[in-house]
Amino acid sequence: MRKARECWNFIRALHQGPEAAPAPQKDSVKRIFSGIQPTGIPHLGNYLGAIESWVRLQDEHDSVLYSIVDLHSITVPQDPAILRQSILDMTAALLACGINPEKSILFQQSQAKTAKEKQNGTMGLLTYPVLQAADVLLYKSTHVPVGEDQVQHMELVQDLAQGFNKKYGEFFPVPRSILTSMKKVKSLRDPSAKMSKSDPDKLATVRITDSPEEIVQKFRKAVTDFTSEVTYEPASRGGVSNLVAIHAAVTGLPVEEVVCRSAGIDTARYKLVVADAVIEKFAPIKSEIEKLKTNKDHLEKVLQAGSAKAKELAYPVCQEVKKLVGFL
Ligand SMILES: Nc1ncnc2c1ncn2[C@@H]1O[C@H](COP(=O)(O)OC(=O)[C@@H](N)Cc2c[nH]c3ccccc23)[C@@H](O)[C@H]1O
Repeated sequence: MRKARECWNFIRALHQGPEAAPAPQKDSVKRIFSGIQPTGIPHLGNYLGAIESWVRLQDEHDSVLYSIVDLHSITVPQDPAILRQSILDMTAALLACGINPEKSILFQQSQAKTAKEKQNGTMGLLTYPVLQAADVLLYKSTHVPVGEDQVQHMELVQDLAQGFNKKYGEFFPVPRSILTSMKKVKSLRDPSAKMSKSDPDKLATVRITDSPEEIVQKFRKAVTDFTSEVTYEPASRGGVSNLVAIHAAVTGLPVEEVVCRSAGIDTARYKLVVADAVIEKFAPIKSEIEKLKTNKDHLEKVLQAGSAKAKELAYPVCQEVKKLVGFL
C-alpha cells in the first residue's frame, strides 16, 4: 500500500514537470573528445555508456570530436580487408545512432594522427594507454565521455598532462571523464562483469544490429536470482537491477518509475518487457545502419572531411608542443 502511494506521488511529481527549459546555450570553452574501436558491432554498453551521451554533447558544445580508433584495434591481429570494412561499418553505426558530422568532427584516428607526423611515428605511440593519452591531448580536450572501464586510462592521461605542464608550463587542460548513470552496463550472463564485445558467451552481449528474436532470446536467458519481484538493488540483486537500469535508459524514464510500472510482474515476464523496449529503441537505428551501409561513398567522404578538420586542430598543438620541448 505504502509502495503504491509512493509510486503515485512520484509519478504525479514527474507529470507536474519543471518550468519549460530555456533553449540550451552551446558551450565554446570546453572541447569534448572520445573514441571507439571499430572492431565489432557496438553493443548496449557502448550505446548507453558512451554513444548516447556523445549525441547529446554535440548539441551542447561547439567543439566536439569523435574518433574511430583503428590504431588501437591493431593491438590484436586484424585482417586488413575486414578492418577496412569495420571502419566503414562503425561510421554507419555512429551516424545511425545520431552522430551528426555538422555538429561534431567524426574521424578515423590513423588518418588524422599520422599524416603530418609520419617522421615522428614511434612504436611508443602505439602502446595502448599512451596512444589514448595522445588522442585526448592532441586536441587539448577538456572533457572525455567514456564508460567506467576507461577511467584508469583517463587517469594516465591526467597524469601525463600534469607532468607536461609541470615541466613546460601550463599548456594542456587536465581532461575530465564524463560518466553517465550507465557507466557500466553488465553482462546479461554475469552481472558482476561488464557487457563486452569480446565476451565468448554470445548470450551475454546485445548488439545494436541483433534481430528481435536474438534480443528476446538473450534477455530471456539473462541471469537473475530466485526472487520474482522486480526491484532495483544493484548491490544485492545485480542481475535484475541491470535489467531495470537498461529498461530505464532505453525508455528515458527514471529507475523509480520503471520499478513502479513493473509492480506485480515477475522477473520472467519482466525480461520480455525489457527486451521489447530494447527492440523498439534499436529498430530505427538498425534500419538506418542498413541504409547507410549501401552508400560507401558517403561514409568515406564523412571520414575524409572529419580527418581533415581533426588534423587542422591537431597541427598547431603539435607545433607548440615541439617548441616547448625544444624540437623547434
Ligand atoms: N559495458 C559497458 N558499459 C558502459 N560503457 C561501456 C561498456 N563497454 C564499453 N563501454 C564504453 O564504450 C566506449 C567505446 O568502447 P571501446 O572499448 O571501443 O573503447 C576503447 O577501447 C577506448 N580505449 C577507445 C579510445 C581510444 N582513444 C580514446 C580517447 C578517449 C576516449 C576513448 C578512447 C568507451 O567509452 C567504453 O567505456
